[in-house]
Amino acid sequence: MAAQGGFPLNVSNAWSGTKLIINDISNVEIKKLKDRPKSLVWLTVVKGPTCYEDIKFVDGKVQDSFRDACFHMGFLNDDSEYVAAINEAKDWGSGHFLRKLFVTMLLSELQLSDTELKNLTLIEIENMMQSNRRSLHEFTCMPYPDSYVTKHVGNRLIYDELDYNAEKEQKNFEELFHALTDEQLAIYHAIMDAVNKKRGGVFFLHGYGGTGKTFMWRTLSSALRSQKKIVLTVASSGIASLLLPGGRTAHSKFKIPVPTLDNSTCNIDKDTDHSQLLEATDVIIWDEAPMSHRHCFEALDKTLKDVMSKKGFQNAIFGGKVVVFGGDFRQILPVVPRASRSDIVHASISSSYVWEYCQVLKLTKNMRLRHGRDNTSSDELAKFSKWILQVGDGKISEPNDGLVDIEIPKELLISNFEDPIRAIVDYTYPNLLEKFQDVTFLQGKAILASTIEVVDRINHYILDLIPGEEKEYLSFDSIDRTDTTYNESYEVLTPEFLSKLRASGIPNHKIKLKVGTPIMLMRNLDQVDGLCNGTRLIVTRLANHVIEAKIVSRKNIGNIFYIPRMSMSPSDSPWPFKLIWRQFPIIVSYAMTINKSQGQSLDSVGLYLPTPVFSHGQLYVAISRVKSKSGLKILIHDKDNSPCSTTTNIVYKEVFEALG
Ligand SMILES: Nc1ncnc2c1ncn2[C@@H]1O[C@H](COP(=O)(O)OP(=O)(O)OP(=O)(O)O)[C@@H](O)[C@H]1O
Repeated sequence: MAAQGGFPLNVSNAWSGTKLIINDISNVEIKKLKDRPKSLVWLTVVKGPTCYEDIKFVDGKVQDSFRDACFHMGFLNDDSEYVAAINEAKDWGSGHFLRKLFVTMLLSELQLSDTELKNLTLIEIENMMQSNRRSLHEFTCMPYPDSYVTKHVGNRLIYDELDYNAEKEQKNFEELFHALTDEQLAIYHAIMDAVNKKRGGVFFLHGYGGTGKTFMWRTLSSALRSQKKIVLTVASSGIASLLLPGGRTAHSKFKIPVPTLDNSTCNIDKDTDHSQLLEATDVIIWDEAPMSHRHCFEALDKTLKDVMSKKGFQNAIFGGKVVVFGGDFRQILPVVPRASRSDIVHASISSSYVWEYCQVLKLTKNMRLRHGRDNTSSDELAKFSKWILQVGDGKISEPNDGLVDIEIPKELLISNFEDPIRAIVDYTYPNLLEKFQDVTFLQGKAILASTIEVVDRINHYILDLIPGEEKEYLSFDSIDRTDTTYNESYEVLTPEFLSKLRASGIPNHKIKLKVGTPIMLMRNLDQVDGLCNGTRLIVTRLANHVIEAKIVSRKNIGNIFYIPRMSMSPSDSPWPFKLIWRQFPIIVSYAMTINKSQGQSLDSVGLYLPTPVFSHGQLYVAISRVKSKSGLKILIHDKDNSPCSTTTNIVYKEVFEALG
């Protein structure tokens, strides 16, 4: 606080998963304004080189500097918008990113000492961070609120996991339990027996999409939560975690380091809030496990053994906990850059030592088709679903060991076209020029392709086609040479060169957008609010330093969010130096790569394959995004744009051997 000389909060690396948008904040100061008795708290935020906010609260109202900041950042164009924004700012419930920075406690009527004020402010910041599993403890330069843990919430992480209404959970459980099929019931009992015996157990629940895995997770978690037991529900991807009750990504929940190596452990020290949570946990549910590298499961195993060693479980697999994995081995396996077939298979959970302890449970009945309200006849749906599974199992054009050409059913093909891109766009987005801003029209559609180059071509084509002012955002690039020795050749690393580099997992140097463009987030910004890697949104407004967009997938549909720029670098750099991008963490998603579509549920997919798939499970994932046959069309052509009816399918059958 200014009265005490101030305390700069250096939180420049605290981005991921926090409610405070603090990635680029180089300095946060909380000051008491001495001369104005009723104006107690200012939060001054300095963000990066190009934008800043100076947000002032006086008597609980946002004052003029906020107005100036809004204009400066391009949020607002005129005074009427300002008035509307102020009215909106009174609604603290929604997710305006500026509002999340308003660490104010409307203290105007309270008589507090500087120390009390400082402590209350710190508690407020800590609360925000804890709701996203972060803490001020992570920043050594930061003060910590006095008596925060004991006086306020105990171990917040444990508290949150027990903060379920047991009666409500019991009611949920009863409804779900009575609906279980025989197959599901047997699985439920197998897992609950292990929980009740308290001797641990590792399970793998294998089932293709629609067989009821999520239904099982819901039944198990409500059973356990109604008994006040702790169940941690995680998924390998952000988008899948949104379907789990209380779900998070495994990386954030278990603090798994990136990249995860052979000898990695979770970033959880003994006798911390996190380790106490793991100790108190009864069951861990981990969905989409085949997508994660085996090193992630091994890191969790080592950490749980360490945490549970004081109870004598240092040699028990996963420290003697009940762990239930789930997923489908037909889908895309862990992505290992520049890897061979054996590298990829070797990275899978089934190649890990933890697999030896896994009891495989199988769901085989498609519950989605039984319960679907689709108009397509059930016979046709069953036939379509069987074909998808045969592609996934590699049972078409056998023997299919690895790579094989398969014939696509005629009725799924688009074969009458002159310009293939135009044809796939016309099929997937019919009457686009009339409906290009219609959110319901856009939200369930996507064109899928195997490579980033093809995806970029389609996205540019559509952006050029639709009317409206286009805004171009360029990234700031820089090179981090701290880990490399100087080399003369680095002098050729000009900005022009850097801006042409492409890497998966980071956005393009140049992003072009129009209002109405569908985009996909590439980072987990706020899992509580449903802003995950994979969340789809539609651009509603383009300002100079921020993009306003509306969520259209999964959780919090319709909510508006502001997406800021952030610093990113590829976790596995293909170059001998580390590149850092400062760019919006998004990609345009009229078209997207098949890998990005994993976990998405879509109504209409145009699969465009001028270049075939190149890895296990990609064709299966692409054709299984839709729930009905009428939602899928495939366009394949050769180098001369002549239509083809065959394409490559890749299935590494050795991964299925683990299932017995
Ligand atoms: N026993 C059941 N009784 C009634 N409905 C069920 C049952 N099991 C599953 N369902 C319903 O079937 C549909 C598919 O189930 P669910 O989403 O759990 O499958 P999934 O295996 O998780 O699929 P995906 O991997 O595609 O997410 C859902 O609508 C679910 O509510």
